[in-house]
Amino acid sequence: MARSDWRRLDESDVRVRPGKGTRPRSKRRPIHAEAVPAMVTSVDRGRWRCAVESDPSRLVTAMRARELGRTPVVVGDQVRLVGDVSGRPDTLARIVGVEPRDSVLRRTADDTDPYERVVVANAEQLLIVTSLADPPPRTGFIDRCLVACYTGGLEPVLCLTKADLAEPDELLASYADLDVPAVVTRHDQEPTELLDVLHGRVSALVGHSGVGKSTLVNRMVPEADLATGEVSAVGKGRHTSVTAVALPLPGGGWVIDTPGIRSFGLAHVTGDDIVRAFGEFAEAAEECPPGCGHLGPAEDPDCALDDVVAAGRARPGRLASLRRLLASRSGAES
Ligand SMILES: Nc1nc2c(ncn2[C@@H]2O[C@H](COP(=O)(O)OP(=O)(O)OP(=O)(O)O)[C@@H](O)[C@H]2O)c(=O)[nH]1
Ligand SMILES: [Zn+2]
Repeated sequence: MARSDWRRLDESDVRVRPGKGTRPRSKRRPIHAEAVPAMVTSVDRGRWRCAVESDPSRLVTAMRARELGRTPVVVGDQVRLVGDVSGRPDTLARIVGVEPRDSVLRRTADDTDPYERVVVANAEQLLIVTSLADPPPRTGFIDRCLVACYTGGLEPVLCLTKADLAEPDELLASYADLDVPAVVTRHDQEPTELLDVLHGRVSALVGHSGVGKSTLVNRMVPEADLATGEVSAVGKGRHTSVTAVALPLPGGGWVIDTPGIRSFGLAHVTGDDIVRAFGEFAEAAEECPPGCGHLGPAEDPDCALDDVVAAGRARPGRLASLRRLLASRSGAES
């Protein structure tokens, strides 16, 4: 998907401020020739933990430079740092720039904050962790995660846990038409296949409570508890809820755990955004009547997507799956 497709979904975060009639803002920014690149690994109370050159052994704490204004800086962001980047205790670097994002995941709005803010930037894939039993899988949740992937620029991967309790076949079958890769895990076996999928990549992880996400993370990142503890030490005072934290995989790559985030915000997502992720239907959707929700009869009887299937240019299962995703967007959180 082209970057511009999901970029315009970003308007709740990026406030474009009208100029004050002077020169463009960018011209007045200091030039930081000496700035070093870094990846944000956690955020807590106005302090950002960053891995210099994405090297997990070079962690520094940084503050945001005044010149950044309100530009949001979230976990996974690639930033430019100046100042003391030694990472020694009590030192503080400054974030002077944020690179354009390759992907975004936003959390749902809640009682404390009406905006669907970006919580993870630049993750290449989203690992959707679902248990096969105890608790039983929730396909509505999986579908909403898939929509978040297709519209945020991430590749989805299904991670089905607790395979010692139930067979994965039925669940796998309901996603076969979406061609979503899946890995199956159980706690009495090494997660070798999963480690292969995550190796060298930046992957966000999402899952409901009790599905075994912590079990997996602790197994793959031996120092996971330690790293999370470090985050709270950065804050001033009491331990605060950490929204996302990037943990380095011993063999290379990062997993970005999202504790406290059970689903991702889709209020900005339109039906057309989702259809665009389905190449074989994208063109036909242009022929649909204005305002078509693409759900087909009875809601959208003149939807042109049915013609694609009728002409044999798409599998019926693809359209059924696409329509399930379109419907899930407006469905209740599950
Ligand atoms: N049978 C079985 N139980 C598992 C498996 N993986 C985890 N569990 C159990 O499931 C329960 C929940 O596991 P956690 O790893 O704490 O789940 P979580 O998704 O991190 O949940 P929160 O910590 O609440 O966010 C624990 O009692 C685990 O021992 C598995 O593969 N098979
Ligand atoms: Zn349509």
